[in-house]
Amino acid sequence: MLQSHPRDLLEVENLSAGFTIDNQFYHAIRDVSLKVKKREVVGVVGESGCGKSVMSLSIMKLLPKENACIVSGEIYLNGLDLTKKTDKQMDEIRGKNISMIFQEPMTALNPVFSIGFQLTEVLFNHLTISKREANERAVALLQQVGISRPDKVLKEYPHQLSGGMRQRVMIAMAIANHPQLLIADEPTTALDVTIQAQILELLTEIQDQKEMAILLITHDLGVVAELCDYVLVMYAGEIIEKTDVERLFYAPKHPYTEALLGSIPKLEQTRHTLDSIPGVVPPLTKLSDIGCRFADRCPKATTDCQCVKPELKENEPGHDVRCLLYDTSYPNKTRVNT
Ligand SMILES: Nc1ncnc2c1ncn2[C@@H]1O[C@H](COP(=O)(O)OP(=O)(O)OP(=O)(O)O)[C@@H](O)[C@H]1O
Repeated sequence: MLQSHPRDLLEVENLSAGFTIDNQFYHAIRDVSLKVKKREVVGVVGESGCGKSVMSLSIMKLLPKENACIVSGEIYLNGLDLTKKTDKQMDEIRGKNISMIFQEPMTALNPVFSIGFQLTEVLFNHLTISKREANERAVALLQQVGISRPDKVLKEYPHQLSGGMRQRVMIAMAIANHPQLLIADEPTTALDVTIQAQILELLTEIQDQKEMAILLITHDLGVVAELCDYVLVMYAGEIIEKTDVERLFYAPKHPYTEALLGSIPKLEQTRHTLDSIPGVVPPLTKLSDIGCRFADRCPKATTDCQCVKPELKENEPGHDVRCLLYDTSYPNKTRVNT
């Protein structure tokens, strides 16, 4: 009899998803595979438009129904394939087993309800508890996320709070039912630098206390270096490199990763953005399956890179890269971009 192998907390296998635009379907992510182990922090980096949010919304099964869908692949959370779950089953799973926080909490919080109402709703969704107990838990949750006057904040509305406070509330809502996995999509991008540092510290503390895993989507390589155990680099809807954080920073392989690392500002600058690589990620209506998607911007591109699609291959144990430069099937390399 075939034995199924024990799965990691999250296993995504060959996930492809995209959008219908003007009656034509376009892939926004293609063949994305990743694993997140219990208590691990996995970072996903890449420039704007490379598919990070589409990937996380696909995992949560929150892609907009009117024009988006998952076309293929599997998403196993604790061995259960989420792609086979109904909307009702997903409502049970979201918040309880897997939660998400977003870049701009104002879009996730409902402006017409008080913080107390929204936080206790999250508890009622998964627990049978009295109103009084829910209130007590809400107070404790706000304290856990560093809100010093929880009783006052529970009575307030989202617009009355600062950006940092709103993100703390979102984190409280996300951890209310003790999920094993938190997807944090650019959780600090909308905040100023000092508040960013506080929120990241809070996330680290909570991750440690709750023994929770985090899939952290970010533009910020400084955040990756500080928080992550393992990193996936995405470009134009595909994973182009994946490895542990030390190897990514000290021995990157893909020219795109090298360029990202090269774009980190030095000492005097505090923000690390990824905007100094010439050119942009192509829009999904222009993504080609001929050749490497980074070839046009790649300083090391060869003639093969223009016409042969590279596969994501293990280059050394624990280090996968999607680049013909590391593919021994293509030994004759003539540079085209010099
Ligand atoms: N609702 C939508 N309809 C059509 N195309 C979309 C939609 N949402 C995203 N896209 C496209 O899908 C591609 C991937 O977008 P995605 O938001 O996942 O990128 P990202 O890496 O998260 O970028 P950012 O860092 O700016 O959030 C982009 O080309 C984007 O324009």
